[in-house]
Amino acid sequence: MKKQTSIARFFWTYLKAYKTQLIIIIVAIIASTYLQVKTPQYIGKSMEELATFAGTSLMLGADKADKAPLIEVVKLLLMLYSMNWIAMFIQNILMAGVTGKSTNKMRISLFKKIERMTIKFFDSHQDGEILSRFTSDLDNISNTMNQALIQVLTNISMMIGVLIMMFRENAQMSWATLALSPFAILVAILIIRQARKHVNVQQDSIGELNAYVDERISGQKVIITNGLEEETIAGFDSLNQQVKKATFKGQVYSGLLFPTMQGLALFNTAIVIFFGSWLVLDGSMDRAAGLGLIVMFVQYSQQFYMPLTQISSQFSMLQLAFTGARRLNEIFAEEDEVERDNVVEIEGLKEGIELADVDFSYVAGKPILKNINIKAEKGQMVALVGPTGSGKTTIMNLLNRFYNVDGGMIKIDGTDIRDISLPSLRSHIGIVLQESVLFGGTIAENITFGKRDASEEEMISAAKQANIHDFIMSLEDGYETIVSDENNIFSVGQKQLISIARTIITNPDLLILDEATSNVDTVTESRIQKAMENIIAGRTSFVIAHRLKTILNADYIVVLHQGEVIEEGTHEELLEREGFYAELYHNQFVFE
Ligand SMILES: Nc1ncnc2c1ncn2[C@@H]1O[C@H](COP(=O)(O)OP(=O)(O)OP(=O)(O)O)[C@@H](O)[C@H]1O
Repeated sequence: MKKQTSIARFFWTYLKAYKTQLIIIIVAIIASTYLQVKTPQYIGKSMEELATFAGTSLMLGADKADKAPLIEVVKLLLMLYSMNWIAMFIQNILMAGVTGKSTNKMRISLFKKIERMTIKFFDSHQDGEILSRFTSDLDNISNTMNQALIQVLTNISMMIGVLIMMFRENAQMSWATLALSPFAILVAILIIRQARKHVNVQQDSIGELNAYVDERISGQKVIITNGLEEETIAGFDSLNQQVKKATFKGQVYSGLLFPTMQGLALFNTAIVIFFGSWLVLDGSMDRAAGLGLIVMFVQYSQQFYMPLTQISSQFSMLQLAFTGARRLNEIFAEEDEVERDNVVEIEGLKEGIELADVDFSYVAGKPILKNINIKAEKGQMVALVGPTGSGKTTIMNLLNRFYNVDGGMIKIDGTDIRDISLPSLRSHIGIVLQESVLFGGTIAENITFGKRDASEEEMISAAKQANIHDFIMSLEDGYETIVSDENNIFSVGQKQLISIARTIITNPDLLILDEATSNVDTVTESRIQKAMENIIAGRTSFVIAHRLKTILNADYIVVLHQGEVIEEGTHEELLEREGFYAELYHNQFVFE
């Protein structure tokens, strides 16, 4: 029940701005139902007038017979048709507008929500899975609103209209017509429940399938080089089977509704005939009048069950939209980045940054960092080294508040970073990740990403400090060269140099650098090294060091092992200790 209310609330959130349009749509639906119910009467009347006219024509001749009543009724009929057309036109045009605008709002809110989400959310959801909420879920909602909603409302209004007409004619026969409706509703609810279960599974499986396809497309090179094409297809097949099964079951249950309701409608017609005949035979009704009543109620019975049957047939579409709403709601229910009350803004880094007794785990009960104490004075460079999985990147994640510490605290100039506003904190931190990301657009746009109002001189100076200016100038379009998936002309090293330029231009007080380790030739490596020296100079920095040269430049080295600091000091001090670091160093290891 809670789910249903939250789905209703979801739709109301996006539809309430269009109350006026919705009221006009409902009025137009009621009007067109009334007109449709009324039309048969006028058709009958026109037949009657036609017969009268034909009769008098034969007797008096066509010139003398009075055409006026026939023309009058035909005119009325035409008017009814035109009014019905106008009412339907209004419904459809307004509904198209409401659907377009409200789903557009949903799309915008969804994207805004995703932009506010924590890194934890992205770490725990696959890209394709998130993307399918934008594609299939939003499409389902939009299609249903456009195609099924008016029909469902028309059918409901039709049922109400038929009910009123039936009870005005004869209450006893009306109850007989409704005899099976509680049962029909119960059966419908049972089938709908099953269908909903499978449609939910279907949409979730489609999300999983999208995630799989997305992941495999980005990893296509690894798949080809390892000859994993067949295995990848097999993986796809198994997920696709899951989608197929759930879709089939969902369709079977949704499809079951229509024939079941139709069967019940026919059965109910038999009840009406039986009950009417009983009234006549019982003598409580005149035979001729009784016969007329039976014929009338057989029609009413069909008119009453027809909309019920049609609503059922539109049900699978409605179900997809409800499931879409549920899946969008899941995203909206996710936690945003949480800020403490009374957070402060900082001007910059004045004294230094300190990790004091920091504990952290991604998953409760599995500690990743244990009692970490690291201090970087303003202007110092701290290098983090240690084997893979030792917690280096996790420390970077905490410094930037991608995650919050579980125990202890991280302080900037003595202030807990949780008491500093996130935009303020992050505006003073520059980060260069190991895997550099370039966005679609020009190189210039990529470099000025963090400072849109940067001048051309600032941009070129940043590119020069990052050692990438000459390469950019060697390209035909220079800084205007388009970066895109199709125009993937940059090497890993070049991408990292562009990201370094992007960070330099923001002139951050605190730098977080993750050195690129692989796929870099020695020339690019020394260019990256030089660029890193340029960016580090005069700044406070945390560097995940993979190269010996970087370590030599560090003011302070922290050696991590299984989430703990096992050694710390300068390069010379650590060598003298002849411990873990010295061993790594002597082995000339590239730490990863
Ligand atoms: N999002 C996450 N959820 C759960 N566990 C995670 C997550 N990210 C990392 N871990 C785990 O935390 C531990 C530390 O990972 P981290 O990335 O900090 O190591 P690292 O020292 O940077 O390694 P590398 O040098 O390979 O990048 C690892 O055991 C890893 O499996």
